[in-house]
Amino acid sequence: MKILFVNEIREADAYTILHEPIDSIDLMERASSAFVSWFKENYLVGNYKVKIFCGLGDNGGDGLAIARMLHPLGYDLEVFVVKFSKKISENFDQNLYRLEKQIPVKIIDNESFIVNFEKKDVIIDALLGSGLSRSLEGLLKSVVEKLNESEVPIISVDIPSGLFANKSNNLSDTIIKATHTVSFQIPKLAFMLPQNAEFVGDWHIVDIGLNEDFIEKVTAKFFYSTPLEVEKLIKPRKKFSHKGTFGHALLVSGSYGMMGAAILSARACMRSGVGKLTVHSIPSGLAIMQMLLPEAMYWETASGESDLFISTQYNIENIANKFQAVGIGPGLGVNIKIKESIEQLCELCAELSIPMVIDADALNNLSMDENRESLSKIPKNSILTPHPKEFQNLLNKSWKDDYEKLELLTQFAVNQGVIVCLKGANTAIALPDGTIHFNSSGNAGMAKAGSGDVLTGMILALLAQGYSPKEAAILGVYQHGLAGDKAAQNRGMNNMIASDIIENIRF
Ligand SMILES: NC(=O)C1=CN([C@@H]2O[C@H](COP(=O)(O)OP(=O)(O)OC[C@H]3O[C@@H](n4cnc5c(N)ncnc54)[C@H](O)[C@@H]3O)[C@@H](O)[C@H]2O)[C@H](O)CC1
Ligand SMILES: [K+]
Repeated sequence: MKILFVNEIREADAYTILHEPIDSIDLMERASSAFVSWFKENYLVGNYKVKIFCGLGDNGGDGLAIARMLHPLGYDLEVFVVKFSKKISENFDQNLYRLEKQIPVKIIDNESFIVNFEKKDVIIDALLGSGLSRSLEGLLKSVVEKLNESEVPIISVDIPSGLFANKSNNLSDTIIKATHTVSFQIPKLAFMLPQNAEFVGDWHIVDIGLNEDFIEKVTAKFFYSTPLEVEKLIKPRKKFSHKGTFGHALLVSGSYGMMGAAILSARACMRSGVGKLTVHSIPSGLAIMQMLLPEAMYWETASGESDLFISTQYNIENIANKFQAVGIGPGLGVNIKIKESIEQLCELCAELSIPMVIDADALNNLSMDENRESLSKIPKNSILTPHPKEFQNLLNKSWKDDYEKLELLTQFAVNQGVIVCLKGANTAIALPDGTIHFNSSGNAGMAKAGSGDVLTGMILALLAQGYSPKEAAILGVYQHGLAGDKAAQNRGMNNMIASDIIENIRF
């Protein structure tokens, strides 16, 4: 699903009005009715007193139309119009006329207004939508502050009032803190970013029938991967297949005291459809792996180098025609000799065109040099799975806000010619073509040690089965999140551990 910028949404709006054709006021009617469908399912009539706060533009117009539609359903309603300017939109004007035939509207035109909130209240925020042009001040700011202090649920229409849809707010800005945001057809970039979580709340998309041909033609930079889109990527297992059909994966992982990372990664790999898996790790890890995961084969590093992961055993003979994909990183440790092993494997994979997924300590090792020259060893189209700290390490710099983070992410993926899955809520998957795909699954219960190791194993399995790196990244991240969601359902977010994610992998 495409994430469009405000000007593109406006164009989609205008195109729909012209080509469907439909009057602008009727498109607003459709949008408001879509909001009402969501609202009446989630805030049952009789249980709530609804207070609707409307601005003077089309977002305010939506609020008035919503009030008119909720009234005959039996909702206890109070409608407030905040007169923050002299300018009103035509659709607002018309909807005010329509509503006032049914119920009276209260005007808020100065900062000394008082609204008393009760426990049963729910607020609908229709002050400002995508038309926001500057930070809130004066009357609007004071209304939003009072709504935020009310301690009752706030449902924002299209976007929380005061939040920019596709650029950063100032830290000091006053913005509605919504419980839910019900947005029209197209998700906004702001919803994807951690810095906006406290304003957006849970967000939902409702369809308002904007012209699909128009949306199809827009070249988007940002995408939101919906479950339906991602599930289409899954390749069915053919009847006449054998383990060779599904590839042989090589996982380079683990060190003394960190064999758990290798086991989690390896088990997740075997649970994600791969034909065969070989784990390459330290001699003292052999018994652990063979006992805990008898399905995997073990290739031990040469002994004698204490228990550090050091391998100088990579050559064409033992890699070419043997492995269809290589995963490297979880639990390796950081050390100059480990770095050399990683570089050697990267160079070999580049030469043999074996797809790679590179994670955790492999990334930390490759970030070791002051000038980051090791990064040039990473084969093109590799999948990198850093968490934010590891990504800062790769860049050797930080970012001032989430928008700058996305810019740096795009630049890195394009310049290095790699796929970067920047992990977090709505993991951002940056492709070498300059696009970013946000993931739609997962939960905060996954923010625990071992979750990342599981993801590496899953992506490795998909690469070995012949999924393209783009497919493996998008599908792997999604299925990882989905398994995490099922684990949270079964065990609870606080209580689930990375092994529970593995137990819930199913696709
Ligand atoms: N295609 C769609 O998705 C549809 C969207 N609808 C709704 O329309 C709004 C956008 O409406 P618009 O009139 O363009 O803007 P706003 O209502 O957000 O703002 C009105 C007006 O206010 C002024 N303004 C902006 N920022 C400030 C500020 N900080 N202080 C004071 N005044 C400000 C500015 O002049 C704005 O133009 C969209 O979100 C949807 O809710 C349609 O209903 C259906 C189609
Ligand atoms: K709003």
